[in-house]
Amino acid sequence: MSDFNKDFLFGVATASYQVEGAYNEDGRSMSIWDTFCRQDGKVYNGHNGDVACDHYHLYKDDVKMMKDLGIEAYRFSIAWPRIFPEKGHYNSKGIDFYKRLTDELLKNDIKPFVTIYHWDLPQWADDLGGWLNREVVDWFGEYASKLFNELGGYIKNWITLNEPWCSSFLSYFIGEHAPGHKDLGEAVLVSHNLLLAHGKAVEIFRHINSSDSKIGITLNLNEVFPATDSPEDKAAAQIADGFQNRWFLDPIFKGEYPKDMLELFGKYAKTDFITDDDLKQISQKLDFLGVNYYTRAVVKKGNDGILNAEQIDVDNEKTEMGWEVYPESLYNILMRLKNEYTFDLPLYITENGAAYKDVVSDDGHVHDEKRIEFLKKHFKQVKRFIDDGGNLKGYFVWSLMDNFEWAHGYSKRFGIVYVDYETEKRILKDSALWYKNLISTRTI
Ligand SMILES: CO[C@H](O)c1c[n+]2c([nH]1)[C@H](O)[C@@H](O)[C@H](O)[C@H]2CO
Repeated sequence: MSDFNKDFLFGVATASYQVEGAYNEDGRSMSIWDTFCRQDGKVYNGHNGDVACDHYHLYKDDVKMMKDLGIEAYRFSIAWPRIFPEKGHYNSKGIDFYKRLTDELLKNDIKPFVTIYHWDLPQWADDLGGWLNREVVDWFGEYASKLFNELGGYIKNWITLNEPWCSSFLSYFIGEHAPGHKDLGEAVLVSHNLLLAHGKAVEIFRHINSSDSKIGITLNLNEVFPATDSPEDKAAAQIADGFQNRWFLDPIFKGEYPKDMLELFGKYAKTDFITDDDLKQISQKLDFLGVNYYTRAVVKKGNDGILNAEQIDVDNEKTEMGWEVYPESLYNILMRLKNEYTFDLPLYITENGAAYKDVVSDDGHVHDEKRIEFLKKHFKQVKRFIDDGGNLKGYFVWSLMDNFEWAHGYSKRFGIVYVDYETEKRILKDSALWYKNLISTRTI
């Protein structure tokens, strides 16, 4: 008796800006990440996605590699600047790449899962205000509509946004990601426009796509623990949970923003742009929820004057990103979703993985035991959730291959496949062979 039934999907995930390269090929225009990478000090060693893993040209080899590993689904994102390189100007050459990629996947019995937006906003949109300009909702609708019409016959699983928390708070408040603003008021407005755009795409999808097609969103969620039982730390954990999780889960699944966060944000940011009609658009029924999980958070009372919740360093095993390895929180998050938000709605782990100091040994292999252990522990938690009645339909390991890790450039390796960026040679890490075995036995 296997642990994962025949319908469970074992997948891998990537994103356009992180793997494609070909940044100015076949009509693609600049994205905010092309711009951000060219600004001094924003990205490690000035790295950028101009070439990346050259997936744009090497996709056939990459699909064959997935096939050989027994991969059943591939989550990738579409680069908006390939499809609409200028406002209102559709570029059919851009779509053609995704038709080629999707055709190759389907020929190899690999299910495509497409993320419509994984952070590479066209620069023309940002020049017009980007996610700060509510018109972006219509631009996103035009983009999504074109994808559904051109690819909807082949692609049956759609994710509107990858991690709106990152596209808003990490990019407009914390400032670590493009476009690198540091304004809470902007971040709150951006988070709302992102969710409106999500709802717009769902609305359009329901009018265009056949019933065998599914649409959802991917959220990065973590479990927040107070550093101590003190009332101050518990209050900090509540705010951190609201900032990271409930600000997105509540409007999407409950049709309202969390009151505590509205009140807190309201002290520093305008929130009067939120209307009841907006919340209706945001909270339309979904076919699934994608969950990206990497680590938990332990917070104490902070003094930043806004959230006053400061993450502490926990003395426990960590990955190369400094993220604590804490698989139990994956189970806890999934159970919370099931009990409070999604109930029987299908869930996917759309990202889980780890960066480690991977090196090619003298034997030509990459012996990434730590990554195998990381994945094993997290798959066990997912199995636990399924055994407890959870409706988990699949798991996408982040990532298929080493790739451009945003502000960390190419300094962090998340792949189960090693990439030699000098030669673009791919080397299966031991974790890829471990995954191949897991897929074939379906037993953790
Ligand atoms: C706290 O981690 C976030 O949930 C997160 C981690 N990750 C992500 N989101 C993004 O979706 C990927 O593009 C990153 O490459 C990947 C690895 O950093």
